[in-house]
Order: sequence, then C-alpha cells, then structure tokens
Amino acid sequence: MESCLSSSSSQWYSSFLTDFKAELAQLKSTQLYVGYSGGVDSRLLLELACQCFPAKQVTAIHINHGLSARAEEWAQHCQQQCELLGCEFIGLQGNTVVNGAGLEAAARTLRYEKFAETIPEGGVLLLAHHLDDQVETFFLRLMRGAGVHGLKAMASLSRRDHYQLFRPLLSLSKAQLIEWAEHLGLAWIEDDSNDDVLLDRNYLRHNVLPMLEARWPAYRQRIQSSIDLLASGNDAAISQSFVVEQELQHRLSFDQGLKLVQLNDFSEAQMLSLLHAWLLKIGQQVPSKQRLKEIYRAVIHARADATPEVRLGQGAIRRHGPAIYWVADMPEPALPPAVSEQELQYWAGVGWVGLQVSADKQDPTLSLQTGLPNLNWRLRSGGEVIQPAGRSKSRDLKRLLQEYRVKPWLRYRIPLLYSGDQLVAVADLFVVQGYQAGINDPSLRLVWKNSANAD
Ligand SMILES: Nc1ncnc2c1ncn2[C@@H]1O[C@H](COP(=O)(O)OP(=O)(O)OP(=O)(O)O)[C@@H](O)[C@H]1O
Repeated sequence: MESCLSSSSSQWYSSFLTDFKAELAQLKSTQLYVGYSGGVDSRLLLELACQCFPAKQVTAIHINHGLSARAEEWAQHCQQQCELLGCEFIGLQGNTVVNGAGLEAAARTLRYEKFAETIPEGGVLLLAHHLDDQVETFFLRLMRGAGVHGLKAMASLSRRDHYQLFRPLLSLSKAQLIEWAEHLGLAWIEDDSNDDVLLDRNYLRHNVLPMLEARWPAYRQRIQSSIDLLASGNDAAISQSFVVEQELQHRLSFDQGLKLVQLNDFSEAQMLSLLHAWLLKIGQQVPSKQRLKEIYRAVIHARADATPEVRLGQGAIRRHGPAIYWVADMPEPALPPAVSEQELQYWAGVGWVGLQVSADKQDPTLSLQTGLPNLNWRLRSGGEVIQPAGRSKSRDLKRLLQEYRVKPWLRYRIPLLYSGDQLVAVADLFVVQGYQAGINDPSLRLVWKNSANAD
C-alpha cells in the first residue's frame, strides 16, 4: 500500500473514504463521538468523519489531562478546530492519577472513564489508532510475555463498556496519515512527550522499530498479517471450545462418567480436548498433554472387555463398558460388626467404605426387621447364590451385580444385609425372595452411593 500511495494518493484516499462511509452506515448510529487529542491522527480522523457524516452529528471529545504546561492551549486549539468544522466539541478536565502502571496507562484509564461517562448507551466512539500504534502495541505486549489474546492487539471494531469502539485508521501507517493530513492542509499540535524514550512505547518507536524497518520495510504489514492470523486462530479456538463443551454435555453420564460411544469420527486431538474438558468438569487437575495421551491410549483405546486403569491424582481413571470414570481411592472396606434396628438407622447417611448407606424414612422407628433377628452387614465373600424378590430363579451374585451394572471396582464393596446367616438384601439393589414383606415397607429405602462418584 505504502509504495503506491505517493503516485496514486487521490485514488487511494477516495477508496478509503468509500469503505469508511460504508462501515459507518453499518454501525447505524445517528451520532459519532471522536476521541480528539489535537494530534495529527485524531485531527485527520475528525476531518474524515465530518466528510463522511453530517458534521452536526459528530462530537469531538477532548480530555485535558493537565499533564503538560501547554494542556490549556491544546484544549483551546481543539475547540477552535471544531468550530471551523462545524462539529460539537466537548472539553473535559481530568485528574490523571499515576499508579504503579505508569503515566501512559493512567492517562488511558482516565480517558476511557471520561468516554464512558460521556457517550450514551449504544453510541459509537472513533479513535485514531493506526498501523504503527498496532505494531507498537504488539511488541509491548510481546515484551510482557502476552498470550494469543494479548498479541492479537487492537481490533478495528469492538465493544467497550456500553458503546462500540471503532478504529477506522488501523490499516494506515503514521506516514500515510501525515501525508494525507498535509495534503488536506490540516493544523495539529505536536506532543513533545512522544519523544521521551524513558517511556517504553517511545523507546520502541525511536530505537527499535527503525532498525526493523531498515531491514524489512514492509514489517508493519507482516505483523498485521500475523495479528490477523492470531485473531482468527483465537476465534477458532473459542468456537472449538464451545463445540467440545456441547459434546461433553451430551457424553457426561449421570454418575460423572464420560460415555465413549460413536467415537469413530474423532481425531486424537479432538479426543484429547474432550478428555481435558471432562477432567475439568469433574473437578480433576488436568495433567500434561503427554499424560493425557497416555490416558487416551491406555484407557480409551483399550479393548471393550478390558478393565484398564491409569492413576490420576488421588484415584484412577477406569473404564467400564462404554464409559470411563475417575474413581477416588477408597479405604479398605470395614463393616460394623453387627446391626440392630437402631444401628441400621445409626449408620444411615454415614460415609462408609466408599459407599453411603442411608434409610430414607420419615418415621424414625424402623419396621424393617419384624421377624428378622440379628441384622448384620457383610461384604461379598464370593459364591453367594440368591433369588431376588419377584424372580423365579436363583442366580449367582456375581452375575446379578453385572446385570445390575455395578461397576467392577464396587462389586466387593457393596453392603450385604444379613439376618443371622441369611442374606436379606443387597444394598439397595434388591431384597431377597421371602424377605420382602418386612423390607418392602415403602417408608424404608436403602440407598447406596459411591461417595467418590456422587454428583
Ligand atoms: N487527550 C485525549 N482526548 C481525547 N482523545 C484522545 C486523547 N488522547 C488520545 N485520544 C484518542 O485515543 C487514541 C489513541 O491515543 P494514544 O495512542 O495516545 O493512546 P493509547 O494510550 O495508545 O490508548 P489505547 O489504550 O487506546 O491504545 C487517539 O488516536 C485519539 O483518538
């Protein structure tokens, strides 16, 4: 762009103005606000705004920071320029409070506060940031170690507070602006604080960027291309995280497992994102990418009938059928030696061997064991064969637990309720045939829940 400017400037100006008019029309605002410092950038912007929009509907806002001995003179100059143009002028006085972030940042904060106080809801503010500002912002943020969000520097159109912020000159270099302003015979003020190389921005502008320019004359455009790529990469990342979140909602089981059905279309990268999002969702610390890959290969890629396990935090990721779960380490099962009617109630609601057993009963006197003496809890010892109430045949407990989809790591932990040596109930899964009369009291319900996987 720079190279053709001198030879075909007028053609170039008119094409910029055509675009600018179209952009302003799209903003659908009846009043434009221009941040007018009095410098060449904002003077040119004000001029162009008044060319493309009725001047009476343009308001210049000048903030007098009171930082320069000439501040009063500048404010007067700005007011006079607005009178010449026939646009409204709002001059505001501010008290720039310098804190740890430095003078420039304090002035900027004050400016944005004043803009927010002055511009009505839904208004449009034009600022005269240009390509050199953009490049400087990029390098300053790079020097602060910014990530993608920071490095994509300034957007030409954004929302700030309750108004829209438009930077129409962002694609033009400072040299282009000066050439255009001179061509139009505009008057502006020079701010000598721009020469103070103790300020980072000025140091960059005067000492660093000229060296880049000497070697790579088109460095501004190159950096703007990178900024555009960063911005589109960031947008893609945001939309990807939205898709992953939706996918996760669809795949999260009621007991916080991640359902792995129909994964054929998923790339490894997508699976890793899903895994990452799932671990965050269930409150686990997300491990390194390398570790995520290990989990992916060992657990997700395992054969359907395998029971893989990868340790993570105070537990492990395990697979059960078509889903994976994070299972907290559980202490060795320990049962209370005996249980009476009162004890059953006593144990109700107590976190217990990784399971929570509770009696859902309004009436505190349990009628459970009428005719069921010596109630006691036991764990599976293996080989139990029983007939659940309502079934015609006995079955071995191992199969029954599979049938009831009890996860493998819980099968030796669920509490079995005995009366003497007679198995009466298996947790809250079923009551044994013949004992349901006492147990099927609708006011009593035994609930077992793996506390680690509880919602
Ligand atoms: N004193 C002022 N009064 C009103 N507008 C101002 C003033 N100073 C700057 N502006 C507006 O802000 C734009 C950016 O100014 P400058 O580059 O000095 O600010 P900055 O500190 O880089 O701001 P930003 O945080 O927005 O990048 C100017 O082009 C002008 O439109």
